[in-house]
Amino acid sequence: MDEVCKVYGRNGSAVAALREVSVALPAGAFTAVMGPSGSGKSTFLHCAAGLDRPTSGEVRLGGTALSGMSETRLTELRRERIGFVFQAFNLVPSLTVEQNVTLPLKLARRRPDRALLADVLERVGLSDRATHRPGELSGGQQQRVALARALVTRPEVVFGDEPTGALDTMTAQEVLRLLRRTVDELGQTVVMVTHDPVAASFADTVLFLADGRIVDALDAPSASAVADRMTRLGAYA
Ligand SMILES: Nc1ncnc2c1ncn2[C@@H]1O[C@H](COP(=O)(O)OP(=O)(O)OP(=O)(O)O)[C@@H](O)[C@H]1O
Repeated sequence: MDEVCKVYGRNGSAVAALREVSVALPAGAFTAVMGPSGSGKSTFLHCAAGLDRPTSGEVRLGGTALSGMSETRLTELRRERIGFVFQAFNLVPSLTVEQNVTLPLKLARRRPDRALLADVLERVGLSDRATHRPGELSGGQQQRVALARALVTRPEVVFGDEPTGALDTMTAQEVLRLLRRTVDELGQTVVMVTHDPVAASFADTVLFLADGRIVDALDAPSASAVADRMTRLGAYA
């Protein structure tokens, strides 16, 4: 991201949600984004992932500049090169686990590679649940289906928006360990917005946003170091 600004609204009601954010999110690394409520985390994620357009500045995925792309090309880019995991698992209730996971391939008119599908289901520990429907699964299992769906296109980057926000502590840790393993074993690039210092501690680097700016970064973060920085940013005041 190069000098990315995002302003919502106009004139008197304008809100600067991102202010000249320049940052490289390294390939093959796990980056967490934290910050107090309203600091711009969701806006950051939406701009980085091509879900929303910056007011100014440039976002590049690999060598591809996102500005100036038509909506259709942006949609294709998201579908083919980016995976998403949201807080609400966003699975299709009427489809089986396997059908949910292969949906992005179907939308892209790509034929599912059986070996890759088997590998992805195995990776998230759901090989024996392929024919079940989301309603028959626990929250953690549903989020693992969503993770499999995000991985099945072999995306250049997986973006997580509070992916463990709806899960209890133990289940959240399972999902975070899986995310960590995709980075360590597949070289997957992961960028995750979270409120939770424990979740952030699974990342290689934590970026801290405050008032639309990156104000700090922490490598090899411990949960307590992350919580300490958040306290200093006034997050828990
Ligand atoms: N659609 C919008 N229209 C106007 N202002 C907006 C809009 N979306 C976000 N904002 C404002 O932009 C700023 C950043 O919002 P954003 O949702 O990115 O923060 P956040 O860090 O993700 O917050 P939270 O942790 O509470 O989800 C806030 O001041 C917010 O009120």
